[in-house]
Amino acid sequence: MVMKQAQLLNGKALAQRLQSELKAQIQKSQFNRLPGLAVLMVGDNPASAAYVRNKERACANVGIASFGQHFQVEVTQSELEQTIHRLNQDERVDGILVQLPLPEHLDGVALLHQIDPDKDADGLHPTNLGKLVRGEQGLRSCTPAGVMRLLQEYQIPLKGKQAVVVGRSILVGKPLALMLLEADATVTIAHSRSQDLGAITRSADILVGAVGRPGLIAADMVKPGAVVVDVGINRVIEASGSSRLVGDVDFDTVQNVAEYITPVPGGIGPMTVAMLLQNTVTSYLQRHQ
Ligand SMILES: Nc1nc(=O)c2c([nH]1)NC[C@@H]1CN(c3ccc(C(=O)N[C@@H](CCC(=O)O)C(=O)O)cc3)C=[N+]21
Repeated sequence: MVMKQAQLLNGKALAQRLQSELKAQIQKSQFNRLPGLAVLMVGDNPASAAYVRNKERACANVGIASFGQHFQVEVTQSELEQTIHRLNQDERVDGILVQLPLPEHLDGVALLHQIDPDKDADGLHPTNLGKLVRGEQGLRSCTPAGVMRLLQEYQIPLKGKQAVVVGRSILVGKPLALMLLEADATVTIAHSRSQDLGAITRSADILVGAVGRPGLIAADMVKPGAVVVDVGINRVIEASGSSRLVGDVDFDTVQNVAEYITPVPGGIGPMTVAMLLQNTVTSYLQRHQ
């Protein structure tokens, strides 16, 4: 039997286009300064360092100034809070992001509370999450916003459809479920404790894997014709010793069942970065109104 392969939802291509649009938008804005983004990173987690480099490179490409700071792992909570307060006041800074995860001794939630909600490029401040719950305008979390933007680009119908989000994190699962609900999908949030996960995921017209476990979503958990979005970013070590990036979806088998599928890499990762830049530019434009 010849199986039809799913069509790729190409996040990398869309992210590149969005970045050129942002670049053009910044060039024609003609304010007396560029937009500015401050990424705060603590310690030397190699994955985080790579993400931060990606973000700063993307900023440079579109014309956003970087005010990032890299702290030693020994930095104190109060040093970080002071830095955030200073960036809140800094007229050149439109967006502030604290790269997660943080070392054990730091309280990330307390730090998020200190960020000016109008500069919350990550959309993780309680004010912005609260606005999302209420359906009010506000800065939206980057990864879930990237998922929604990619689905929109491929004109995936959401209204009245069954959407299942596997994962309930504050970074992805919860806000994404709210955004899908806002788009009139019928939303189920499943997670690591859900009983008979396969029965739940097989009901999904739109299935999102956002747990961070390689291969969690296997082909027998997917309804034929479903749209499968893979938010997982897992680095796995091959038998050869080299490392490879994989998502939560068993891509090779699921692509024979799904109608659409996002690849890893090249799917939601680049969309996350594009939404971060977009939030920064939105905040920049609002600051000049
Ligand atoms: N406050 C905060 N905000 C975040 O948005 C945030 C965070 N902390 N901590 C870590 C996660 C992870 N994350 C990614 C962003 C881009 C790629 C990305 O660009 N990935 C590329 C390639 C990456 C590679 O090859 O290493 C891709 O999937 O094609 C991946 C992961 C943002 N995160």
